[in-house]
Amino acid sequence: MAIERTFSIVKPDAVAKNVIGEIYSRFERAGLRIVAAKMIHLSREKAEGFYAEHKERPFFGALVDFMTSGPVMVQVLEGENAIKANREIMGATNPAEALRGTIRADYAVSVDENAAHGSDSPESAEREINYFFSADEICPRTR
Ligand SMILES: Nc1ncnc2c1ncn2[C@@H]1O[C@H](COP(=O)(O)OP(=O)(O)OP(=O)(O)O)[C@@H](O)[C@H]1O
Repeated sequence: MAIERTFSIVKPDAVAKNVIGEIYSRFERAGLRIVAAKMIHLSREKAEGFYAEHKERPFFGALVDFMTSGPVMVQVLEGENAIKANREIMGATNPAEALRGTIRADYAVSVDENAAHGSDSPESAEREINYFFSADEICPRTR
């Protein structure tokens, strides 16, 4: 498997809990490198664009309220099978179903405040990375 990149968000609930470092350590322990990162406070427009695929879902308004409720960390993770590896360490969308030891099991409280986001396919990873980062903000490959 070639080295791959994925996009990740530490959501406002996890930033408020002061566990950015804990979550970054989990990425690193799983063999993922943080090759770009920044803290931002999403505007409604930016959050709505990011979750455009969920526009018609009943929880869309609440999701945008939550994602704009405080700062988030956005990052690009690089490693072997990075998309799947990151989804595994995040755990299921609903923390009640997330395996023990995953980020969502340990730090999230509910499906709407679920601590982290990770791209679910190479196509979403590319779209999401480009939605938040310009090429010159991402470290060139080091390996
Ligand atoms: N039933 C729901 N009620 C409230 N919020 C939901 C619900 N389903 C999903 N969400 C919110 O919308 C986000 C995107 O949903 P999606 O189905 O894409 O899950 P995901 O891919 O696991 O999560 P993410 O895209 O954040 O990584 C979820 O992370 C969650 O915050």
